[in-house]
Amino acid sequence: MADTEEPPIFTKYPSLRKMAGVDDSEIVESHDGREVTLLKYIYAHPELDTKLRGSPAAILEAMDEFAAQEDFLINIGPDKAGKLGALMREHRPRVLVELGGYVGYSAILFGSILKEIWGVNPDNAEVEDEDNSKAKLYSVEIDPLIASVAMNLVSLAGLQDFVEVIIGGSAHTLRRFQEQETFGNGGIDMLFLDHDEALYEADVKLAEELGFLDKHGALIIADNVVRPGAPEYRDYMRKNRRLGDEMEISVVGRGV
Ligand SMILES: C[S@@+](CC[C@H](N)C(=O)[O-])C[C@H]1O[C@@H](n2cnc3c(N)ncnc32)[C@H](O)[C@@H]1O
Repeated sequence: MADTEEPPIFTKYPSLRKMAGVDDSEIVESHDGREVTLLKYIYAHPELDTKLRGSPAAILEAMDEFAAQEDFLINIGPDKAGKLGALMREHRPRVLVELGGYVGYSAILFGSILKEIWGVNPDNAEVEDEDNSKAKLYSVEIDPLIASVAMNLVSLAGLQDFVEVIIGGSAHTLRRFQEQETFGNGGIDMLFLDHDEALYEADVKLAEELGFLDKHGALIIADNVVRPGAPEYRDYMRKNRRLGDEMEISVVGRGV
């Protein structure tokens, strides 16, 4: 291999270039057409009809397969999915908001666990509690094309009653939730921050100001707080309980 050629592993896993000292701005890991390629990959899957349709687990598996064999995807991936799934089963949130939905991997995970926890009555899939809050994930994604891939895969997984993909910027959408009284008298049980680390602190403060994080034991989970890092957010949240290294989990809300 000539000195100027880079190792093939870098093409497959661009983030490894960071370890070799390549400038972050030169690394493209998403939003370059691979998301549409993923959609085509899923619909060309030999087990589309026999396994994938209506199966969140099989779709997540196919997405992992694509990420391992075809092109890297910037989603949480199977390890963090396992941790987040366990956390949801323990805390049993009903109303979830994720900022940064990408192609719907975490949305399909969260939606499938909502369905598992709260069950589904075919005549009334929108289970409600005393706050009139439906068991639902609102997945916010700023890029309309990427969000369209997510909408498609959520629907393929059969989770449209439990997941709403919303196209919009995080702060703008949080304000729209308030205008539209999306959460009724209640708030958010679990907020997942996975969009832009530079916005984590401002968006959490906004969600607090809007009164969305007052529920007892509400969870705020932030990904990528160590790499690439969100130091201001971590400082701000330090007063809250912290668990884990890669993902920062804070329990907030009145009386906690
Ligand atoms: C790391 S990905 C999310 C991965 C996803 N949570 C998963 O694990 O499947 C980050 C996403 O946030 C989106 N994004 C960036 N800034 C945003 C903003 N201000 N509001 C909403 N989405 C944003 C990007 O377009 C990108 O798709």
